[in-house]
Amino acid sequence: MDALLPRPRTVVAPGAVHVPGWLSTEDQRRLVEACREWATGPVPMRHTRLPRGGVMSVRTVCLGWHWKPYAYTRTADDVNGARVAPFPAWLTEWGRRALADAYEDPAAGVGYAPDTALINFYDAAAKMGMHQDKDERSSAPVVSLTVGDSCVFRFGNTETRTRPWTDVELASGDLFVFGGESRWAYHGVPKVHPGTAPATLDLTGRLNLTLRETGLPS
Ligand SMILES: O=C(O)CCC(=O)C(=O)O
Ligand SMILES: [Fe+2]
Repeated sequence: MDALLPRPRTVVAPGAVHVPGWLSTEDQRRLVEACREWATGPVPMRHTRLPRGGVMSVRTVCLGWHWKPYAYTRTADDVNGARVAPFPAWLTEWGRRALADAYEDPAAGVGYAPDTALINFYDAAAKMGMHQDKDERSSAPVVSLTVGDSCVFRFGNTETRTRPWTDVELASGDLFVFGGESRWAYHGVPKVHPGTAPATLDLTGRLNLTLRETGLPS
């Protein structure tokens, strides 16, 4: 839903920026359509199995590189062994534009070369515990895009998974970037707000994409 007053761009921590309503309605629709395709294969979206036997409550599919705890590979050896779908050039462009806009610096996106995207689908009950994105060897920023239901995104600190943290409401179309001093900060999603997706998206649940540079040899 469009807010009566535009929600402002907010610097949550050094290098961590929330840009509400960054994606147009058309771009949100395009992203949902693309995610529907990617969810079907070559590697189907699934609940990631954790080494200790649990499964994540979100469902995930990856582009470029496949992530499973706690490494990137080209093939999804814990799913069907297939090579993941390629990382599309248009998402690289979105990533570069995202950095320029988040950091209000046209140079900030120059040379950004994300080579993996993790696409997480949250149903009404899904959450993500506090963690660092630390399987990448590159310290380039993570670009996070949300479409569908809004959620509470908890952005913490680089030292511990506990407080201090800031709870940010991420709504459909919002951009969140964490780089620089915040690149290795703990973060998580304690709650999704079911039924809050814009009706025009025809989406039940929340999709989040994180674009990252793995730093791995291509
Ligand atoms: O869903 C989100 O907003 C965050 C996802 C996330 O932290 C991750 O995929 O590592
Ligand atoms: Fe993460």
